[in-house]
Amino acid sequence: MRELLSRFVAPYRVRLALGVSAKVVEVFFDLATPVIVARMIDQGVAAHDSSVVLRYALLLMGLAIVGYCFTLVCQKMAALVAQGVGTDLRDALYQKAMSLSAADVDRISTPSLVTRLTNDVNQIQVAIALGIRQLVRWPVLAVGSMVAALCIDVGLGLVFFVCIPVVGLVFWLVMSRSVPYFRVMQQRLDRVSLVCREALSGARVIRAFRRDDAERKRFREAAFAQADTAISVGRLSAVLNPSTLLIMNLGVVAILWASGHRVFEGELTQGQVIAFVNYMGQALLSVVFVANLVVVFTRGAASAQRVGEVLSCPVSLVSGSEELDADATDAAVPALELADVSFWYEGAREPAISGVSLSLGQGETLGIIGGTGSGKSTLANLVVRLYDAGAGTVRVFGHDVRTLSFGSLRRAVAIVPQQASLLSGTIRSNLSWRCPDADESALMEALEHAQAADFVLAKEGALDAPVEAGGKNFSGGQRQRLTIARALVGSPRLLILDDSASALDLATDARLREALGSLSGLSRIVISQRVSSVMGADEILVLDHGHVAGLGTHRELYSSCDLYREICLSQLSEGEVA
Ligand SMILES: Nc1ncnc2c1ncn2[C@@H]1O[C@H](COP(=O)(O)OP(=O)(O)OP(=O)(O)O)[C@@H](O)[C@H]1O
Repeated sequence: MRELLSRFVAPYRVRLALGVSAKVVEVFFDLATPVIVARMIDQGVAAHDSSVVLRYALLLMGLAIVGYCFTLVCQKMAALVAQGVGTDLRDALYQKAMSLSAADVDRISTPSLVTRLTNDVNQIQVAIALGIRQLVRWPVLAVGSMVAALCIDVGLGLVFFVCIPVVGLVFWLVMSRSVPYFRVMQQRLDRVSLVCREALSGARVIRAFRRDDAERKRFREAAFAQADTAISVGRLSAVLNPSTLLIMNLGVVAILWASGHRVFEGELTQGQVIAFVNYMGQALLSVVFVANLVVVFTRGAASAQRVGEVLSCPVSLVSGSEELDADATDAAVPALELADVSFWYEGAREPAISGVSLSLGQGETLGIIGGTGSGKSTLANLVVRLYDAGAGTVRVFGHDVRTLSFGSLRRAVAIVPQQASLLSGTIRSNLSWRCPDADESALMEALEHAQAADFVLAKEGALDAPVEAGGKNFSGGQRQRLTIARALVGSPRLLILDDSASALDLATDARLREALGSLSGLSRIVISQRVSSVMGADEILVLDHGHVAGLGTHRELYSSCDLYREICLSQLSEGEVA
C-alpha cells in the first residue's frame, strides 16, 4: 500500500502539497470564526455598538470570501491529483494485465481484473480526493477547537475530555466490526461482475437453452449477497453519526448547565459561552467526519491492496532473448519438437498433457484429434507459450520456446484459436495484428488462402468494411475464416489451426486445406474433431485424457489405434475411411 502510494502519488506531490496547504489555511479561518463572533457579541451586541458589529461582520465576510478561494484551490488540486493517480493506476494495471500469462489470468480471474481496474481504482480515487480535502481539515479542526476552547476556559474544557473518549469508544466499536466486511464486499462485487459478464456474453445461448430464469436467479443471488454485505456495513456505520450527535448535544447541555451561573456571576461572557459551544460542535463533528474518512480509507486500503496484488504479481512467463529467424533455419531442423512434455493447470489433480513426444518436419502437417477435454488446445497453447510446459521441452525450429523472444516466436508461429476473436474496427485493422505494415495485396492474398476473399469483397468498403465488437456482424464461419486470414498475414512458418474450421461446410473446409497445403514451407498443426480434416496429415496425434493414444499416419493409426479407429468409424463409412 505504502509502495503503491509512493509510486503513484509521488508525481503529484506539488499539487498535493498545494491542496493540503490551501486546506490548512481554510481551517485556520474556520477556527478564527467563533472568536470573532464572540468578540462581536461581547464588544458590539452587548454594548449596543452597531459600528463594532458591522466591523466584525465585514471581517467575517472577508474571511469567508478568502476562505472560499482557498477551498476552490484545494478542490481543484484534489480533483487533479485523484484523477491523475486514477488514470496512471488504470494504465499501469492494464499494462500489467496485458503482460500476465494465461495461467496468471486464470488465477486472478478476468472479472476480478475488470473490477480491480474499475471499482477498486474508483475507491482509491475517492479516498485520495477526500484525503486531500478532509484528512487535514478535520483533525486540525478538532485539535484547534479543543485548544481554542481550553484557552477560553480550562474548567469547561473537562466536558471535552469526557465527550471525546466516549465518541472514540463508539467509533472503535463500529469500525472494528465493519472493517472486515469491506474486503468481502469487493469479492462479492467480483462475483456480480463474473455472473454479469458470463450472462451478457452468452445471452443468445442462454435464451436458446431457456436458461433465462436460472441466470436471473444466479445474478440475483450474487447481487443480493453483495447488497447484504453492503447493508451490514451501512447498518453499523449508521450508528456513528446519531451517536456522536447525541454525545455532542449532551456535552452542549453540560456546558450550558455548568456555565450558566458563571455568566451570571460575570466570570464568563455570553460570547465566550457561545464560542465554547461552537468549538465543542466543531470538535465533535470533526470526530464524526474523521470516522467517515476512516470508512472511506479502509475501503480505499482494501482496494489498494487488491490493485497492489495485481501490480506486484510476478509474471510467470517472461520473454526469452534469442531471436528466431525461421527462414534461415536449416531445412532438416524440425519445425516442432516435443520432448516428453507434460502440463498441469493450477490446482488440477491430473495433468492436462502427459509425456507427449513428437517431431514435425518443416513443410509437414500434424493432425491432432481426440475427445473433448483431451488436451488438444492445451498442447497448442504450449507451442505459442501461452503457458509453459510443466515438464519436458517444446522446441520450434530447433529452439527451446522459453529462450525465444515473444516477438520472434509469434512472428514464426501463428495460432488461430478455437474461439474466433475479432475486435471492433475494420476488416483491415483486424487482419493487420501480426503485421501492421502489411499492404493491401498481402491482406488480399491471406484472405484468398483463408477462403474469405469472396465475402470480404462483397461487403461495402471491402477491407475497410466495419467489424463490430466481437465480430458480431459476421457469421461464425466468416469469423473463423477472417481469423485464419489474420494468422496468415506476415507469412508465419508454423500455423496452428485449433479447431478453427469447425463452422465451415465440408467443401469450404476442403478448399481451405488445399489452399494451405499449397503454401510452400508452411508447417501446419491442424486440431480438429473431424477425421476428414486430419486424415490427410503427414502424421496424426491421437490424444486421450492428455496421454498419447496413438501417433502415426492415418493408415497406421487405423490399423493400430483402437481410439482412432473408433473416432473414424463414428464419422465416416468404412469406404470413406479407406
Ligand atoms: N484454463 C484452464 N484451467 C484449468 N483447467 C483447464 C483450463 N483449460 C483447460 N482445462 C482442462 O484441461 C483439460 C484439457 O483441456 P483442453 O481445452 O486442452 O481440451 P481440448 O482437447 O482442446 O478440448 P475441446 O476439444 O473440447 O476444445 C480439460 O480437462 C480442461 O478441463
